Amino acid sequence: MPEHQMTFRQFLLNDYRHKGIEKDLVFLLEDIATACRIISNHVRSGAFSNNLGAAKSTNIQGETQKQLDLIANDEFVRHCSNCSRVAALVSEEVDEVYWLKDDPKPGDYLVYFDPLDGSSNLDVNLSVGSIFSIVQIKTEIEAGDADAVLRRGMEQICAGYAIYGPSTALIVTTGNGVNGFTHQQGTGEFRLTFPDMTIPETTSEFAINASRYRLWDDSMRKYFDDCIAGEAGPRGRNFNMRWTASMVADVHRILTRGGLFLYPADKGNRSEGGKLRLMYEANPMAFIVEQAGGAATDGRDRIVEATPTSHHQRISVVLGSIEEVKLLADYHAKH
Ligand SMILES: O=P(O)(O)OC[C@H]1O[C@](O)(COP(=O)(O)O)[C@@H](O)[C@@H]1O
Ligand SMILES: [Mg+2]
Ligand SMILES: [Mg+2]
Repeated sequence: MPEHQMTFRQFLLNDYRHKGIEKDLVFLLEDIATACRIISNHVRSGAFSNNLGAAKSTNIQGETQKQLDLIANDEFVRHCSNCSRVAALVSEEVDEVYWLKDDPKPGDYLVYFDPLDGSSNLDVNLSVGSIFSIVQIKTEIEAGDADAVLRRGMEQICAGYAIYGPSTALIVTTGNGVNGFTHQQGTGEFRLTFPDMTIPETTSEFAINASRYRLWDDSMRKYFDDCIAGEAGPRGRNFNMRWTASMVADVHRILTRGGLFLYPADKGNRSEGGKLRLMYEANPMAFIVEQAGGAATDGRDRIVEATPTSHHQRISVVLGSIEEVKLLADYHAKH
């Protein structure tokens, strides 16, 4: 990897000088990068360090937690706590909001994160990731007031994910487009390898857990049927399907070559609002996808416009190449 490829720190300092991001955000993002580097090592040495397998606890979602879910959660808490302007943390793996400051101030940060995404892939050595989102407090809030962290996605000032796949990469937006950095073995640096990532407007590839077909709405089934009908069907072209069971891995593929990712609310999960969580999965991915020229909706409306009612709430997710997201909304409207 050419040494001239900018490091994450150099890139952020450039954003600080020329795009007005705050110096404390630069430091916080560096701390998050450190947490992801450490989590990457834990994931890669899973089998040797006995980190694989389930922990003896469940989270508020009722999911049995993996040991690495907890280890990753602790790394995020430890590194985000370094920043004196982080007022509170919201984690998939912890029921309550973590208040780090007794007197949060306007200008302080709220950090939302899914410490380990795609946990079901851990024991089978497939790609997993971490997702994070940062919001800046604008008004006076009370420490301990859980409603104070219920911010809409459009208030995010930064979002990103790390993917722990064949290589480890960190993809970030601070509202100035999307850039990707690959972890360089040896130096431990994240170096700019995917500048200005952009999602193609059209695609012939989608990702959905098709085993839930029987549970989908008619419009969702119609969309799926028309795609897999291929050239002879109403879409007039063949479609390819992928499903990695890790939102991070599916979204990273879409940022790299286009596509559509879907996890619709269905008869099996509608009572909970869907499968994926708004604050630390859907919102950060929606911000990243929109910044890369794609679209992200709940099937109809922009995810970042959703008004949250709880910090672990779930939402229907449709994101990726803009033409396909629009078309799916038409299917919903028509069928
Ligand atoms: O098990 P399914 O239905 O394929 O769902 C997979 C989806 O669930 C998730 O694993 C949920 O995330 P967590 O692993 O963080 O709980 C997503 O990453 C993925 O898109
Ligand atoms: Mg997740
Ligand atoms: Mg998770």
